[in-house]
Amino acid sequence: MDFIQDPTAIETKSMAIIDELLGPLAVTAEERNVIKRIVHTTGDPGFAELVHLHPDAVPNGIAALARGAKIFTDVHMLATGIKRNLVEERGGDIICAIRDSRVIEAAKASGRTRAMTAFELLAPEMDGAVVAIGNAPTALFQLLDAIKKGICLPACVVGTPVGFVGAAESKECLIEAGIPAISIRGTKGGSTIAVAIINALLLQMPK
Ligand SMILES: C/C1=C2N=C(/C=C3N=C(/C(C)=C4\N[C@@](C)([C@@H]5N=C1[C@](C)(CCC(=O)O)[C@H]5CC(=O)O)[C@@](C)(CC(=O)O)[C@@H]4CCC(=O)O)[C@@](C)(CC(=O)O)[C@@H]\3CCC(=O)O)C(C)(C)[C@@H]/2CCC(=O)O
Repeated sequence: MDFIQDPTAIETKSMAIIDELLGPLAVTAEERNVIKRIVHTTGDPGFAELVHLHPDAVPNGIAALARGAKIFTDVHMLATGIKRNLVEERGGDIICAIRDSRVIEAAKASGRTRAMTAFELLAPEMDGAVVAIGNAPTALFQLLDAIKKGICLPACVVGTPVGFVGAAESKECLIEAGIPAISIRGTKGGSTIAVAIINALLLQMPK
């Protein structure tokens, strides 16, 4: 069979196809690159219509990552997909506490999710950071509560939890909060989309 084998050629061709499928969009060049990577990772140009982009989210996210801000994630699947080399070359780190023994014990004792328990523990460290939630609506609700209480204000929140229990609602609350955030309206989302967004921000850091 005849197929493209060169990884750079595959990505270049993919992005050219996506550009054609998307056509013109009323967004900045940097925001367009974020949307393109979401479409790239899902294979679905329809996501372009579901993306919420607060005007400060992409510039804040790129600037924070460039100065080595930490990235907090709800699940390991998301942490694993992030281009760690780009994070670490700026002095940053990726933190996920869902398997922390303190989190596991506290979640068991309270009967609440590990994801939200981890975010409750980490919230005081999230000021000025980049926070990415790709799975757990409860983690997003917890973060919004911490922001409301003045415990932290992240530089950029990527909130794309997926599913039918609290996902759409938590993302609507994120959008309504008016903070620098990137999200996907409705039940669609997932860790792969959050990864695509974070990697799109990392790839646009100034040299
Ligand atoms: C409600 C939850 C959903 N999880 C989904 C999809 C996936 N979850 C995976 C894995 C491995 C994990 N999910 C947990 C975060 C677990 N998932 C939940 C919770 C029950 C509640 C989250 C919430 O509502 O806020 C959550 C448990 C918790 O205490 O937080 C996980 C911790 C489960 C566990 O191991 O106990 C675990 C994360 C482990 C880790 O990172 O260390 C999947 C990879 C499972 C799979 O597909 O094999 C997958 C990842 C999907 C993604 O894109 O992130 C749903 C479908 C999102 C679901 C919510 C949907 C719904 O019920 O409406």
